Amino acid sequence: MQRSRKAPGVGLLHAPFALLPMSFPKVYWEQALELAPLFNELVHRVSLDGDFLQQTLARTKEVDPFTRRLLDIHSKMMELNKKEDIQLGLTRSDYMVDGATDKLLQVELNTISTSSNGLACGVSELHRNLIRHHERELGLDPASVVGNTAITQHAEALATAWAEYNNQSAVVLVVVQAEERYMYDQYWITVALREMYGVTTIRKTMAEIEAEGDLRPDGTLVINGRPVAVVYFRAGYSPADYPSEAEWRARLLIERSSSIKCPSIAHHLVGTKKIQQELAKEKVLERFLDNKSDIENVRKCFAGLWSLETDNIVNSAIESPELFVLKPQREGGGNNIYGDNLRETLIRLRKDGSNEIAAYILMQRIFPPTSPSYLVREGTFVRDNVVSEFGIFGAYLRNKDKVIINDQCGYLLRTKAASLNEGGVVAGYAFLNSIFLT
Ligand SMILES: N[C@H](CCC(=O)N[C@@H](CS)C(=O)NCCC(=O)O)C(=O)O
Ligand SMILES: [Mg+2]
Repeated sequence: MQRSRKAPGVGLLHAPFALLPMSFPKVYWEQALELAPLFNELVHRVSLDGDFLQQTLARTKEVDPFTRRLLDIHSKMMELNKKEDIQLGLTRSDYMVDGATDKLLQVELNTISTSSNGLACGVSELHRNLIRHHERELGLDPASVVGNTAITQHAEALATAWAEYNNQSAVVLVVVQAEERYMYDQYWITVALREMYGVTTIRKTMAEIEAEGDLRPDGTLVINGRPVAVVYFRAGYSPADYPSEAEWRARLLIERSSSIKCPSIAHHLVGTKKIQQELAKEKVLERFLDNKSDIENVRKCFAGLWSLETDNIVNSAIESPELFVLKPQREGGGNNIYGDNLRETLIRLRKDGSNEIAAYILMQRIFPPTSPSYLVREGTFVRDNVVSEFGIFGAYLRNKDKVIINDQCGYLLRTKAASLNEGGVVAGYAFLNSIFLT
C-alpha cells in the first residue's frame, strides 16, 4: 500500500515463516552457544587494532568506494585518537551444518544491524501455539520448542549501555532506513526498552540525523534537544543507506560524538568479509585471542576462505563454481555470486588483471542436510525441500577494562528452499523458523 514501510500499521504483511519448527541437534546448539562469548571477545580485540583493519582492507579500499568511505571515517577517528570507553556490540554469528562432514561451519559474523531479533521470538511462540493446538495430530511436545530470549536480551544490553552513559534524560537513537519493511522487528526491541527499562528511543534516518543532530562542545550528540546515549544502527550497512553526502556527514557526526555506537565504525569494519577471510589465515587468531582451546574452538568452525590472489583456488573455482561462493564486502543479503555467474566473474577479473579482485573473497560453499518443510508467505504455503542457517546473537558491553556483558543473546533460524543460492529474509528468499532440540 501507498504509505506502508513509512507509517506503522499501514499495509501490513506477515513475515515469511516455516509452519513448524525444525529439529536441530543439541550438540550444534551447545557448540554455537559456547562460541558466542569467544566471537564477542574476538570482535572487540580486532576492533582495537586499527592498523590491522586499515592494512587488511587497504587493497579493497582502492576498488570499493563504499568500504573506502567507511575506512576514511575510521582513519579520521584514529587521527583524532578517538577513544570509545564504552563499547556495545550486538552481533550475530551465522552457521550452517556441513552435510559432508557434519561440522558446524560459520557462514559469517555480522556486526551491524543484526536483525530479526524481534521477529525470531514471535516465530518460536507461534510454533509453540501451533503445536499445543494440534498436539494430538503432531505428537510434538510444545515445551521442546526452544524459547528465544533475543528481545529481552537485546533490550537488556541496550538499556545497560544506556545506564553506563549515565544521563537520565538521554535517549537511544535507532538509525533506520527511510522506507523500512522490517519496522516491526525493530519495534519489539524499542517497546521492550520502554516497558522493561523506561528507556526512550527515537527513530531517525541518517538524513534526519544530519539535519537535526548537533554536537555539544563536550561531544554530546543532541537530536532536537535530546542527548543521545546510544546509537543503535538498524541501517548504515549498505551503500543504499548513503544516497547523498548528508548521510556520510551523519555517520561522521555520530562517530565523533560521545554516544555509545552500536556498532562503532571499527566494530562495523570487523564484520567485513575481507576481515573474516584474513582471520582464517594461519596464526592470525593468535594475535587476538590468548587461550589455546578458545583459538582451537573458533578455528574449527571456519569454512574455507580465500582471497582471489591464490591462483590455484581461483582455478578450482572456475572449474567447479558450484563448490564456492564469491562475496563482495556487502551486507543485507542478496549480494553474493554463485555458479556460472561466479565462473564468468572470475574469468573477467583474471582477464582484466585489475585489482578489482581485492573487492571480493572466495568461500567454500556449505551444503547443509535437506528436510521437508511447509513455507508460509503472504498467507499461502508451499511444501519444499529446505536447508537452514542458524544464527546466535551476541551481546558485548564493556566500559574501559570492565566487561559488563559478554553473552549469547538469542537465536535466529532461517530456512530456505534447498534449490536457492541466496538467503536472507529481508532480501526475500528465506523464512523465519525456530528449533526443537534433538
Ligand atoms: N532493515 C534492516 C535489515 C538489516 C539486515 O538486513 N541485517 C542483516 C545483517 S546486516 C541481517 O541480520 N539479516 C537477518 C534477517 C534476514 O535474513 O533478512 C533492519 O531491520 O535492521
Ligand atoms: Mg551478513
